[in-house]
Amino acid sequence: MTDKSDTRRVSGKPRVIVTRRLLPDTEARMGDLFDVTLNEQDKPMSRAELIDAVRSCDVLVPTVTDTIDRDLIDAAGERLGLIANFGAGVDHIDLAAARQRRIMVTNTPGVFTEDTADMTMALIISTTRRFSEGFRAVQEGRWSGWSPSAYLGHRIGGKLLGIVGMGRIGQAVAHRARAFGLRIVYHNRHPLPEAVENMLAARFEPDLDKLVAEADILSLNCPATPETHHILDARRIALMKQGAYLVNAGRGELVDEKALIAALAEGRLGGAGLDVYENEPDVPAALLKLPNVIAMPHLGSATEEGRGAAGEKIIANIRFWADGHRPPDQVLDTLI
Ligand SMILES: NC(=O)C1=CN([C@@H]2O[C@H](COP(=O)(O)OP(=O)(O)OC[C@H]3O[C@@H](n4cnc5c(N)ncnc54)[C@H](O)[C@@H]3O)[C@@H](O)[C@H]2O)C=CC1
Ligand SMILES: O=CC(=O)O
Repeated sequence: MTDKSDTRRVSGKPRVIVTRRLLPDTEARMGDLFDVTLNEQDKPMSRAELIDAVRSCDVLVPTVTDTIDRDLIDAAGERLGLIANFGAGVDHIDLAAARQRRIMVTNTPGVFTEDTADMTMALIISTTRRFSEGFRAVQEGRWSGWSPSAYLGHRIGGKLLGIVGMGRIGQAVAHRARAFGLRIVYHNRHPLPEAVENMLAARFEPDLDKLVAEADILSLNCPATPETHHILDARRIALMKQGAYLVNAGRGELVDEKALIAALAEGRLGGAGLDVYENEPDVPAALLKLPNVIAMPHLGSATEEGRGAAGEKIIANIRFWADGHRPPDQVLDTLI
């Protein structure tokens, strides 16, 4: 039987506060459907503004740039019943605290999968083929013409890609990687059904240390949780093959950034392609100085198509919830 104790019905239009600027179509639809306050400035809300927001709305629509921790949830008023996150990752929300206050949390799974997998693949190719070094040389006027021996990278066809986190995005990465001729090994909480493994030509490796040690390219595509914090720590980085590459489009917290910088600076690793960082938006200067690093500003899901679809998901989740139904994308801390 479904526990409906955290669902509720809102009479009239639910009062919704959105913490960042969304796409114009999404904002217009929200304006029609809800009693909504939008963030016209697109500046992340201050702590005081967030506290005011959770005290006065039925639904908060935050993003990854908002810290929704236990103190903020404890400060929420009685009306707050739904945190409808704009984004797939929910590591910035204290899910257990929300559950204890019977505040439901939803996210936007699936709509960013293809875009983030494209970004992961782009980072794999950019690092192994030294695109950032070549681009910087052209941009800075240091390129002196074609050479048989300059900027040589590595062919990815035939190399072993290790994927950590074989969910929606991990599988979409595997699908692309297969087409590029990469061999695929993955680590996940659970092995995939055999038919899916066969379709992706992917092999499950239950021992993460083994996967880290054998991969030519390591891609992190799992969520940030207490269990995955620094899943790639100094010890595991030391296990990586000499000259191996790291790609991270998951979360910065998955990697011990200091240990990664040291390994790159020593020449132990071949390079790193990063979309996410431990303390966003701060990116360590030492990382940016390294020639074999390509650094993106958390752009994995940044397409009009994906962000538009995420807006639709937010609206659907709010409507289901306000009508007293369980929203389609409820996130349960007990299942993450
Ligand atoms: N760079 C970007 O812009 C974006 C980044 N993301 C990140 O990607 C993450 C994954 O997204 P999806 O694939 O949609 O999620 P998902 O829930 O479909 O897949 C996550 C996978 O990670 C696995 N996993 C969880 N804990 C693990 C552990 N300790 N060891 C190994 N595997 C573990 C799960 O079993 C699951 O298969 C998000 O949580 C978010 O942090 C998501 C969208 C955009
Ligand atoms: O990082 C973005 C997300 O959707 O998660």
